[in-house]
Amino acid sequence: MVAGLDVRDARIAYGKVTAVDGVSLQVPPGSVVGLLGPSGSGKSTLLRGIAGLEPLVGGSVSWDEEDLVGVKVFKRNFGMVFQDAQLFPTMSVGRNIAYGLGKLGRAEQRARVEEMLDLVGLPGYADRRPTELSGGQAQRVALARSLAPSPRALLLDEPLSALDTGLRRRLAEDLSRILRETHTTAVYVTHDHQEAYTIADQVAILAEGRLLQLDDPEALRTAPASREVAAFLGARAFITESVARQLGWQGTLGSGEILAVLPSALILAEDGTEVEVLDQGYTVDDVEIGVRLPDGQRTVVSAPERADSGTVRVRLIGGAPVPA
Ligand SMILES: Nc1ncnc2c1ncn2[C@@H]1O[C@H](COP(=O)(O)OP(=O)(O)OP(=O)(O)O)[C@@H](O)[C@H]1O
Repeated sequence: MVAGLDVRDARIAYGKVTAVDGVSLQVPPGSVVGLLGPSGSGKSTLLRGIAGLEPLVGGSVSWDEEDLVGVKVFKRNFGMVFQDAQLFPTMSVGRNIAYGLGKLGRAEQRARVEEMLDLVGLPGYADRRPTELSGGQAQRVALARSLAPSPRALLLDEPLSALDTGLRRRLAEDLSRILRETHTTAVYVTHDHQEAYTIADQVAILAEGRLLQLDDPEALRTAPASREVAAFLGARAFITESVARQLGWQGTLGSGEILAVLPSALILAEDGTEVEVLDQGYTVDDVEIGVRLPDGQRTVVSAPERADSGTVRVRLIGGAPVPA
C-alpha cells in the first residue's frame, strides 16, 4: 500500500497548452516535497491539480490509495497557503484561525487558536486585525489558519515569495521547524533553491511540465540525473575527464559521462592551475570571478576579494558526473 499522497502520471492542460506532462511523485506521511523549477515549469498547476482546483486530463491523485479525482476541493482535507496570505480582512486574527474549526466548541476553538499562535511565534495576537500585521506576520497567521483543522496535508504555493530576502530566510527556517514539529505532510512550491533545500526532505525538479528528478538535496548536489538538472542547479561548465585532471581533479568518469562543474566545485588555490580572468562582479557574500577553463568554457570561482591580475590559480575539488 502507498501511504500518503500519490501522484501518478498526472497531466493537466489549459486548452492546447500542456502545463503538467505525466508527472509521478509520492509524498510519504510526515514528509515534505518541494516543487522547484523555472517560471512556467508547471509547479503551481501541479499543486492546483493535487488540491483539486484544476482537473486532470490524465493520470491520478490519491491519498492512502483512495483516488481523489472527482473528490471536491474541500472534501480532500488539504490545507492551502498562497503567496498572499488571503486573510479575511474584517475578522480578527483569532477568528481567521478558527475559521475551519466549526466542529469544535468555543473553548476548544480558543485553545486551538492559542496553540496555533504559539506554534507560529505570535502568542497574544488573537485580537489583532489582519491590517495591523506585517507581511511576514500575515503569512504566519495564514499558516496557523491552514494547520488549525489538522489537514492531512498542506499545499503551499510560494508562501514566502512576497517577503524580502532576510525575512524569507528566517521564515523558511521557522516553517521547516513547524512542519517537522507537527509531522505535517506537505508539498511546497518555490523557485528559490535555498528555500527548497531548507524546507523539503525531497525536491522535485520540474521543467516544461515534466519531472526531471526527485531526490534529497544531497543526491541532487552529488548526483544530478542529467545535464539539464545540473545546469538548473547552477553548473556553468561541463568538462571532460582530461580537462578536470588538468584542474587537479582526482576522480574518474565512466564512459559516456561528463563532469558538471557545480558552484563551489572550483576554488582558488595558490598551487592550482593558472586560468585567465574573464570578468568579475560582487555577490552579497563575496566576489564572483569569471574564468576561462583550459577547454575555453567559462565558469566562476568565489573569492574574498577582486583579482588584481589577469589570471588566478584554481583547483577543482568537486563536480558531479552526468551523462554527456
Ligand atoms: N490559467 C491559465 N490559463 C492558460 N495557461 C496557463 C494558466 N495558468 C498557467 N498556464 C500556463 O501553464 C504553464 C505552467 O504554469 P504554472 O503557473 O503552473 O508554472 P509555475 O512553474 O508555477 O510558474 P511560476 O513560477 O512563474 O509561478 C505555463 O506555460 C503557463 O503559461
